[in-house]
Parts: sequence; structure tokens; C-alpha cells
Amino acid sequence: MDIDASKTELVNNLIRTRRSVFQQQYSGERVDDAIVAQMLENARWAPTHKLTEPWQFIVFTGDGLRKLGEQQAAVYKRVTEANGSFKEERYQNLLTKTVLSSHIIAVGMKRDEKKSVPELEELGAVFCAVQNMYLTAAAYGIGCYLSSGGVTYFEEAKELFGLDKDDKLLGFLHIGIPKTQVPDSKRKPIEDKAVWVR
Ligand SMILES: Cc1cc2nc3c(=O)[nH]c(=O)nc-3n(C[C@H](O)[C@H](O)[C@H](O)COP(=O)(O)O)c2cc1C
Repeated sequence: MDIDASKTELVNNLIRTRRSVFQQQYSGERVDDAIVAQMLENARWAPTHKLTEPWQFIVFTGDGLRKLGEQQAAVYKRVTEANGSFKEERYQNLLTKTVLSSHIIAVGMKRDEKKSVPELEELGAVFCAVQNMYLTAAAYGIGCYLSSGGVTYFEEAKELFGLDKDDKLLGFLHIGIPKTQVPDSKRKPIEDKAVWVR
């Protein structure tokens, strides 16, 4: 078997050096839409059982970021005032912080009508698509991170993103240009997590 070392080195290095880059690490410059389009293009090549392609993405940028802030803050207020957990600081963060990102992609899982495969598999497929976007961003020197905070798990937020009862909102992929070098991360040795049976 021939191994193309230029390919393996590229992919090993990309996977190893990919990092989550958070909003406070963004320069404020706008990422080229063409790079975000390439991230989405690569997302659709994620593995998907029975080719259900369960991902749904809504991209917010420019004035769309302000609209996203207003929409998510409004749903947060409505739900938390009704259940008594409203916090003004949280509301203000949701309202004002979206504009710190260049683009934000709302990531959803849309069930196919026939429910051809278990929900777990559809969620897995969407997270594979997210990893494709993470790796594409890393290859272009762009920062991103998936946030599952804010209104991600609010049932009431789903309709803002065209998601129905059986669908899921999985989070928000924030994208921006890193202003400095991003610190390395750490992981446990793989021997702690993988067993070989020969
Ligand atoms: C499903 C999922 C949800 C995440 N949600 C958040 C989040 O809400 N807030 C956050 O700061 N990071 C979030 N992250 C990013 C992790 O913090 C990040 O992956 C972790 O710190 C490891 O850093 P690395 O991605 O640079 O290796 C999430 C990651 C995943 C996979």
C-alpha cells in the first residue's frame, strides 16, 4: 500500500492543531463569506447513515448578527420571566455579544420524515459535520468554536431556526479571525480510552 506522506502529515497536523477560538480572541475583522461557504460545503460531506443528511445551518452575519441577538434575547426573556429564572446580565449578553463574531452558524438536526435511523445517529452525523467545519476553519487560519450555551436547549428557541418538535438545536458555531496565536489544548493519552484486541 502506498502512503502519500504529504497527505497524512497535512491531515494529522490539521487535526492536532485545530483549536476552539472564542469570541474574546477575535480581532473584529470580517471573515470572507467564501471561506464560510467552503466550511458549509465541507460540512455536507460528513458521514450520514442512509444519507439522511440531517444537518440544517442558518448563517448570521452583518446585520443578521444583531437580529440573532435580539431574537435569542427575546426568547430567553419570555421563557425565563415565566419560570422565574430571568437574569438581566445573561439577557444583556445574549442581546449584545453576537456582533463580536464575524459569522454565527445556528446548527440544527432535522429529522427525516420516515425517521429512517435512530436520533442518536442523526445527532452524531451533525456533529461530524461540525468537525468538518472546524477543520476547514483551521486550514484557512480562521477561528471558530461551537457554543451550546444561551438558548440552545430552549424548546421555544427551535422555531426561530426553522426546527420542529422532533428536530434539535445543537448550538451556535461562532467564527472570527484570531487576533493572537491560540494556546494549545491538552488531552489524556489515548491508551486511557482505547483498547486493542488482537
Ligand atoms: C458539543 C460541544 C459543545 C460545546 N459547547 C461549548 C460552550 O457552550 N461553551 C464553550 O466555551 N465551549 C464549548 N465547546 C468547545 C469546547 O470548550 C472545546 O472544544 C474544548 O475546550 C476543547 O478545546 P479545543 O476545541 O480547542 O480542543 C463545545 C464543544 C462541543 C464539542
